[in-house]
Amino acid sequence: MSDAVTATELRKTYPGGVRALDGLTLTVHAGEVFGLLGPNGAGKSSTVKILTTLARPDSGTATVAGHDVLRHPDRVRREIGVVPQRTALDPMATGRDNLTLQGRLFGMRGRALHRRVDELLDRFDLTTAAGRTVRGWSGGMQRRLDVALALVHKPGVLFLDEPTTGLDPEGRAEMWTEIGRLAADESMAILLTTHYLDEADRLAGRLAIVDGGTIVAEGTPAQLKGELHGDAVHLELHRPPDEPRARQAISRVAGLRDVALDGRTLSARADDGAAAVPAALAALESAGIGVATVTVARPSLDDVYLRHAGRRFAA
Ligand SMILES: Nc1ncnc2c1ncn2[C@@H]1O[C@H](COP(=O)(O)OP(=O)(O)OP(=O)(O)O)[C@@H](O)[C@H]1O
Repeated sequence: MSDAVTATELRKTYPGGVRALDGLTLTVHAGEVFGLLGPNGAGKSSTVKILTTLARPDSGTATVAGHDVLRHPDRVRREIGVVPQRTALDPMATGRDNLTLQGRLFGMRGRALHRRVDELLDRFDLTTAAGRTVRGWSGGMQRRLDVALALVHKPGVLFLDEPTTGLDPEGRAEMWTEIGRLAADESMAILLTTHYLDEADRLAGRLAIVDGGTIVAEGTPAQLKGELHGDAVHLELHRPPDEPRARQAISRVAGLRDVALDGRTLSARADDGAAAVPAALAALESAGIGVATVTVARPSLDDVYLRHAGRRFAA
């Protein structure tokens, strides 16, 4: 498989000393959806800005579609489609005009452009709304048009920066279907950033968890979850406990490991979660720590994040 995107040791510190990227390295292969998952401020957008030639790293290198982003930004721009975090549509123009203008920016003209615009309107189920100004469209329709715009010139690499943020559940579901279809139908490389665990789990063939400007874990969702053996046990306490006291109590319970405390939530792993719960409840109760709810579940990406970042995923 050829590499559609490579980033090597990217570092970037913004004025004021905020270190957004701290040696981030990743590779996206042609034909795959690669998810960059992390909470707000992790460095996802900074990565996308560098890869799409909108920002320069302080150090490190990156290539997109075989072109160096620093040396040949113009070549990179011709090969990529970008769906930015905030919509780039002209709200006063119709859907069709937005698409046509975008095509012209890429040098497309005449019947070929017309055909491509019709094809995209049809594909994203926007044909009936195409003649109306975008201002009156639903959030989900506008987001679909954002994706259509990014595809007008048939790019080989697509960047989707938090494509479903702000959408209602129905809009998210539609967008997920579209992204899944894009990846399956076209042999396009898609780099998707998201702070939704379920979105990364559902869409990404491979994903990387970003924390503090670097990648802390990488693999397929199944691989990452599979590394965590046994069950995830989550105990929601009545109030944030005295940490040493809670840890001491729980350390007496056989079969619990990887104990993490985050606010009122005490999480641990167990080969047999259901068997460990009664002893955990008894141990906490005898230490005067009240438990409100208990869940035992197969490992989720949230558990993967907790394992690698040391805290729960708070998006
Ligand atoms: N132009 C800027 N000037 C100063 N600091 C910035 C700038 N852009 C981003 N940052 C900071 O750099 C860090 C990484 O931001 P970035 O936008 O890359 O993260 P993110 O993972 O995309 O988060 P979000 O989901 O909020 O976009 C954050 O602490 C952010 O506040």
